[in-house]
Amino acid sequence: MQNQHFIRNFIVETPSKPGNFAKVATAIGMAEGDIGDITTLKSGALTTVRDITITCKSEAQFQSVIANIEAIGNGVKIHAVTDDVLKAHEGGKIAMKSRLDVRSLGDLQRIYTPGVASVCMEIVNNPEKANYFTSIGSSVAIVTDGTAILGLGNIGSVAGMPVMEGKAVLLDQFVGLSGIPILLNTSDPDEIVETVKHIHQGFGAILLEDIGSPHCFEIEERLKAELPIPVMHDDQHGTAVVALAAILSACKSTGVDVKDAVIGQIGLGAAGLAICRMLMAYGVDEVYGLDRQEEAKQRLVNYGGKTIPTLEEMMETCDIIVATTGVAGLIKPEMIKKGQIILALSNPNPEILPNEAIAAGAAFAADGRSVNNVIGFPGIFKGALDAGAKEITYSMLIAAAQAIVGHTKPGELIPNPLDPTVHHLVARAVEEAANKEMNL
Ligand SMILES: NC(=O)C1=CN([C@@H]2O[C@H](COP(=O)(O)OP(=O)(O)OC[C@H]3O[C@@H](n4cnc5c(N)ncnc54)[C@H](O)[C@@H]3O)[C@@H](O)[C@H]2O)C=CC1
Ligand SMILES: CC(=O)C(=O)O
Ligand SMILES: [Mg+2]
Repeated sequence: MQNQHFIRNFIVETPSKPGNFAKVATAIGMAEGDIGDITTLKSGALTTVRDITITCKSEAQFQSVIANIEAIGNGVKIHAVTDDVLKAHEGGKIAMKSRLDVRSLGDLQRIYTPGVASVCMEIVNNPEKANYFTSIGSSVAIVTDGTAILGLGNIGSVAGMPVMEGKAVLLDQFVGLSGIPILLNTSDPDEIVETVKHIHQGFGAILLEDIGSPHCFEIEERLKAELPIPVMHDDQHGTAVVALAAILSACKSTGVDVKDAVIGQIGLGAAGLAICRMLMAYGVDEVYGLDRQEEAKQRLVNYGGKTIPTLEEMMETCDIIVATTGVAGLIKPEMIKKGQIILALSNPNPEILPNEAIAAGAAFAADGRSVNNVIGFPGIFKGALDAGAKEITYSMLIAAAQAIVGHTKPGELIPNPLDPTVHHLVARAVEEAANKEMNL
């Protein structure tokens, strides 16, 4: 796999004299290591110890980084090299926690038996009170069958659990919802639909994640039709919202009306088909799709979209390129046209690195780390649940995209996902759009 990323943390001691850290940074750069976060662990009179996050393309490259740093000498030392990504996952990233303390027998009787029985009966007599007296209304099932985990392919739902836990962390931290991973050991649409139907009543909404195409389309459509709560396949619509937002921001910066732009989508799987559908729903006439599978292209045509036969032709024809193939390095620098906008959204590694695309002449370029559905799905689910919506509609999704654009700084494609305001704004926009629809 090209462009793979390995992340390690280097604990490095340097003499406390100006210029020493610059030597370390140069040594890392000479081995083509990419420096991320730097934390100063100790700043003494004689020496300084820093924790430096370094990304490399291979394990062998880390060995070159180590050799380069060690070659500096003169008191520069590596104390440890740690894998903080693995460390962060030890024991898992989430836990079901109680919101109440049990300190007395009175607490026990209120929280559990016998007190709880009266709450059960409240719900028996008024089923809608379940939303008030339980956590159901703020719980989202994160359902996967493990068939399209990021761009890693069909690695199974247990291997995909770190991704599902990650989504749960984001729901909790950005909008205060509880995400509960549900790992399916079937990818049969009938079985998935039946299973989700049987468990849905414990949740306020269903987030389908990393379910591969084409079965993801049927599963989502059937669940949307058959369940009374919001269902959204995030790889389809969360990604489409964020891609639309990034495209609108890029057009704003370049003074182009998106409806006049020629947009090419490479990869017409879950993410790609939904991006095309979203752009067409937004009113863009010239949306072209490309996929290595005929059936995937046919699906786009069935929705009224157009196709382009080759990658070369697409790169030649389109002003804006979006890629969601899962194939790292698919777009070569020589294919980029001057002034093009390139969104190479595959994770964990993009079709072309943004700096390569910019060096080749692109006006804007981004990868799947920045243009990521994390900007969309927390607020979309929060807004839908706050509105009591039964489904997530196109007008709610477009409202989410517009809220993202409204909060994007001039010259940027997407806001910082760590800015809590963006999730709040998306939630409010989605809630308002839902309310408007429900009151029609
Ligand atoms: N940045 C983001 O927020 C998101 C990124 N993604 C990324 O997008 C990628 C695809 O995800 P999904 O759509 O869920 O997978 P998918 O498996 O449903 O779709 C991939 C599509 O790409 C096509 N494809 C593969 N190689 C190709 C090639 N060389 N030329 C043309 N078409 C090709 C396949 O035939 C398939 O239709 C993954 O890497 C995933 O991480 C997905 C969702 C969100
Ligand atoms: C971000 C995401 O959902 C994916 O890469 O599959
Ligand atoms: Mg995904």
